[in-house]
Amino acid sequence: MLEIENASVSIEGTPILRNVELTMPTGAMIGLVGRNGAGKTTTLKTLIGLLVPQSGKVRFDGADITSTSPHRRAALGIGFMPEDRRLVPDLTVRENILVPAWAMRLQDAEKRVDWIVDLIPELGPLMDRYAPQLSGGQQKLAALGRALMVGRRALLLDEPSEGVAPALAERIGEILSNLKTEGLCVLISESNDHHVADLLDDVFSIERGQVRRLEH
Ligand SMILES: Nc1ncnc2c1ncn2[C@@H]1O[C@H](COP(=O)(O)OP(=O)(O)OP(=O)(O)O)[C@@H](O)[C@H]1O
Repeated sequence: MLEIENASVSIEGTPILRNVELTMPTGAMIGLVGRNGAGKTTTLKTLIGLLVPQSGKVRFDGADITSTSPHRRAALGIGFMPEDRRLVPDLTVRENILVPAWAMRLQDAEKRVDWIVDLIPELGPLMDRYAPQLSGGQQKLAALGRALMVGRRALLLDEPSEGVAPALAERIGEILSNLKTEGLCVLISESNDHHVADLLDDVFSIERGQVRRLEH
């Protein structure tokens, strides 16, 4: 279980998140829905340790990880897919997926790559292509694959369906639904919950840095 407890986050002195309470139970898919600028990315960055709250806590399976570095959180199995994909252009898809494994010296990286390709078969024929040779949608799938290299216990996806064709958004939903049996905590941010509504166990809305749980 990954949780934010009464956290407030400022960026360069400007308050962005206010008293945020968010719980991602193990095995559940949670939505975080809000407009552009509402604070979704800030919330995800707080969960992965790129931002540290001025007050409140982040907990993972009960342990206080508020001051734990992003690298250490990745080692705990918390994976992140940024909205803008951020693939390394000089590397192939396989290498992009392996980058976090190299950084973390994961022993089972090749086995995990096989598991990722089983889950996302579209990546199979793309593995030796360089990132700029892929369409935007293919890059999203590769970024999802890379997040899964790290995200063995928790997966945070920042607007995975943003800017992709409806068919691919549907396919991403299908891939995520196949993850349901893996016992991960998953958080999906969206500007509306249209694409993933059927998958979600719980939905939180975010508006001007304030999070509230919606009836679902
Ligand atoms: N580095 C920064 N410096 C100052 N303000 C920032 C910074 N990063 C984000 N903000 C502000 O924080 C607020 C929340 O931004 P955030 O990126 O979390 O929103 P979002 O819900 O993810 O929206 P989007 O989809 O547009 O990224 C916005 O008002 C934004 O302008």
